Amino acid sequence: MKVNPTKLAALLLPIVQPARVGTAALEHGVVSFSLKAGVVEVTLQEIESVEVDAGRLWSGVRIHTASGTTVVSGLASREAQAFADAVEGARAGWWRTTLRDRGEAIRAAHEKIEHMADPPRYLARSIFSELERQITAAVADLPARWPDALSSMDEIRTLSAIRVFLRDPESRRTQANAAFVQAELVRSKEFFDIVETKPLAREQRNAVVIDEDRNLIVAAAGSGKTSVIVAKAGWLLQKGYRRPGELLLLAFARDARTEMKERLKRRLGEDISSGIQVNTFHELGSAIIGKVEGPKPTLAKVAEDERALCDLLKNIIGELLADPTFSQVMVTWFQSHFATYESAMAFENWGQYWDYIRANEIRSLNGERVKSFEECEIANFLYLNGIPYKYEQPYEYPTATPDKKQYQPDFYLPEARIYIEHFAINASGDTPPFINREEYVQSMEWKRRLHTERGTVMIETFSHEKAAGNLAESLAPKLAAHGVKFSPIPSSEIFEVLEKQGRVDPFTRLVATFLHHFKGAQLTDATVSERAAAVRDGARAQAFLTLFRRIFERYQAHLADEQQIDFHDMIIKATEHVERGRYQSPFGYILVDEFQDISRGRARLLKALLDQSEGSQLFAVGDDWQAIYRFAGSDIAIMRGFQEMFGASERADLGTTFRCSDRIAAVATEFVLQNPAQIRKEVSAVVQADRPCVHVGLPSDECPDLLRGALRRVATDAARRAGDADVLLLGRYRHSCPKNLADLKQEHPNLRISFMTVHGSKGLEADYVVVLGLISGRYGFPAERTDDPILDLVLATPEAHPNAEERRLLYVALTRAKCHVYLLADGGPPSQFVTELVGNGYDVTTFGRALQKEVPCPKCVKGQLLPKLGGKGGMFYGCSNFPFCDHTQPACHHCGAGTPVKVAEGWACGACDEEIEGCLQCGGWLHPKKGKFGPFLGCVNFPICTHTKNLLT
Ligand SMILES: Nc1ncnc2c1ncn2[C@@H]1O[C@H](COP(=O)(O)OP(=O)(O)OP(=O)(O)O)[C@@H](O)[C@H]1O
Repeated sequence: MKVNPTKLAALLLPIVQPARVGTAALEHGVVSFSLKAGVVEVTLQEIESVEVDAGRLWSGVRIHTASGTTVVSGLASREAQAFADAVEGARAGWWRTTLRDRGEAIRAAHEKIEHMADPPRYLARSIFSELERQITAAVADLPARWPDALSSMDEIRTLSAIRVFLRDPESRRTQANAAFVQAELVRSKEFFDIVETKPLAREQRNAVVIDEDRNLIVAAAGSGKTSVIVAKAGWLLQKGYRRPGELLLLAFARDARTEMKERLKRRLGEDISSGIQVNTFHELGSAIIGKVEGPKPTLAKVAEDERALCDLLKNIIGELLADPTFSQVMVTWFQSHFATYESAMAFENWGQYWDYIRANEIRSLNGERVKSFEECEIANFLYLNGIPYKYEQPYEYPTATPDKKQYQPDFYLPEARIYIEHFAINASGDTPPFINREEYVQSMEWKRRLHTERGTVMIETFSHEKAAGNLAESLAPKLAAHGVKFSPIPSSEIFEVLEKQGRVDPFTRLVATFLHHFKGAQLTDATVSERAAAVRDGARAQAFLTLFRRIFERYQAHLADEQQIDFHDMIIKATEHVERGRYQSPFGYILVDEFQDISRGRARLLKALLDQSEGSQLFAVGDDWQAIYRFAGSDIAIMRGFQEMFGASERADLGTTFRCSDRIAAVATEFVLQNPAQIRKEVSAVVQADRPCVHVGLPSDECPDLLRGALRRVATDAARRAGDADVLLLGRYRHSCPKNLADLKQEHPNLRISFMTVHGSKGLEADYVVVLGLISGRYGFPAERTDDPILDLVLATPEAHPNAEERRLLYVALTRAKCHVYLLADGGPPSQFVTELVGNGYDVTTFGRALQKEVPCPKCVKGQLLPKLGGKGGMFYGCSNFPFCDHTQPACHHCGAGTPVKVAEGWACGACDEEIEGCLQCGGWLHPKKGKFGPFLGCVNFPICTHTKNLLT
């Protein structure tokens, strides 16, 4: 059919609507418009609707398609209607034919959607995307709208339902999976009731039946993770989703693997469980290599024996020292890079500065404990150049006065009779912020005057020389100018000399640890070099890498010569075989326990296996609150960023603890969540307690032996319950084990007391837990001992939260207990964890001395005042930074026990609360003293402040 504009329209339209003049024709299922600009064709398939545009003079027809509207206007209205009807009729015909041809596919697609109301299995993303693809294909190319006249056709109703589904398939998937989970929990009820010794809890069942391609189970301590893994494996087999040979269960340690194997055997039966592969990551690696390369690789002795590894590395270092380039860098390392250099200018107070010195154990090659990094470098320079010296020896002429002790220059070179003074002065002549510049400059002047007057030689060195990187270099000519003879230790003797000074072993251990992490994380030289360029003490990092590269090269060559591999190679080589397709993975489902412990290298192997076979699934169970193995290469960021590495996942939480009482769980949860980076989850407990279950023991006169005190409490509580009980004594270190453990066991025959480290207690439980040594200090809890910052080049990115891993370690300790936990601040000043737990409103009780609020040391600021017993039995307070900080002050004169603390109105005793008079001159406080003329009040800051108050007036 063809339509033309009326004569009048043909005349007027070119003027008023120049684009719309023309004719329209419907022929062979195509509408063609002949417009002024040319011919436009629209197929029936493209048309979404046809509309008559009725006007007073003439009418038009609009044809809508997805890409726009085409109009023919200026038609007589009857003609317009007839043309529209013809197009619509032809369109209906096209739809009928199309629906008839594709009816089966559309019906099948619709059935798939209907099945989602009660899906036979969990619609994981991979299954669902295939379904979605098939459904989309069934209705592909159909126009968005069909003729209204066909709306009541069954096929159109089906199509309409498909279209609704395709608008938001993900929400249908969610609904479908919710329906599946509900139904499956009912269908598999009996299985879940008996698969473990105790019927699985609701959330454990949920975690099993949610069956996404990638599943992350975020579990609380004591929530029955192993039960869930056993049940998951059993369920997959029982449902027929997988055959035993398709399942791979991975654990990190051999004992965890053995336990898992035994549990599977007990619960699923020997026949089934023997077909399931249960491995540590290393066993898996070794099996993959064996399969690809033939015989299983030989494991090097050094892989299993850390001592043997260190001996090998030590030999390598010894050999390399014959090379002058290597030995030169080695000498520089021990002379200038023994610790990470921080300028004293960077610290705000003495306390911070001493923390740094203490943490880095700054000790010269000659063995003296020196007061600064820069002094240490000078000492080492002298030592390595064979120049005898004495550190801080009293000056040869007496200088002591009633106010000042004898002058002790930094260094004295007895052969040349020269003194060296190192001055903490930067290029602008400033001192570190915590040193009074004026007084310091005066003391410099005094020293210069003294040496001139006495005719002794003083060589000066300065902090700004270190800042410019030439402290040692600039010292050499100064010494030479005074005739000092240099006898550098020959490179052939360097090793022996360093060994004699006990320097080789710590360095070898550092190299061994670095090597483990370097290989474990599968890092490249380029990556660590890049990191080294970005760290604070870049020169030190570069020097280390120069040494490490050479040592590593020889280590690898040694393994190759011996045709052996180490544990890291097992993972590295296996990953390569999988990635290159040399190994075909039979595993369709991989289940990993303790996923928080995964390292970069292991994660890469896991990912390679998953990527290899389509439809393979991962079930990772972990608790990031219990991630305590960064030092062994674990990277908590992998669990936290699970989806980035493994793809979209479903998360299920196991938040109910069957072990700890609710009051232990609440304290532990609140404590660990102080770190905002931990994954949030709700934790509840099956066991409800009616009183606090976490107790903090603080040393006191009434209870000097906190451990005995805690065990007495445990025994009393245990007697009220079953009578006997397991008691786990947990220490931060192996050396925390009580010396009198045997006596304690004898004293409490009903208690099964054992000691282990917190790390060793992971995965275990006991009725009572006693955590020992919650004190501050280098070997405290949290440990103040830090790893060498060089390891940051190879370890997982450090966490922002202070003491993040130590906090999790205490969380692990707390959550080992079923009934009560005792946290003991025995053997030193209570640690910051203790102060936090006691002072921040946690649900804990205390026994022993009341914890006085921390009082900062007025001298070094960073230390805190600690009560000490004086020679005559009285109390006084000293700084926790002693021997670095020598500040002491008397105890409160009212109670003789507390120390004054600042309160709004002035000063009051922190123990007895009695008011204490303040010093009007310096803001300190006054303490009774006895003078020639009787008692008086003197400022506690004497001799800095000389303010006194006469008591007689
Ligand atoms: N469904 C259950 N009903 C009752 N008790 C259970 C259930 N599941 C596990 N348990 C018990 O909970 C305790 C903790 O289980 P398990 O040691 O497997 O926990 P976990 O998650 O591995 O803990 P952690 O990570 O702290 O070591 C065990 O005593 C176990 O028997």
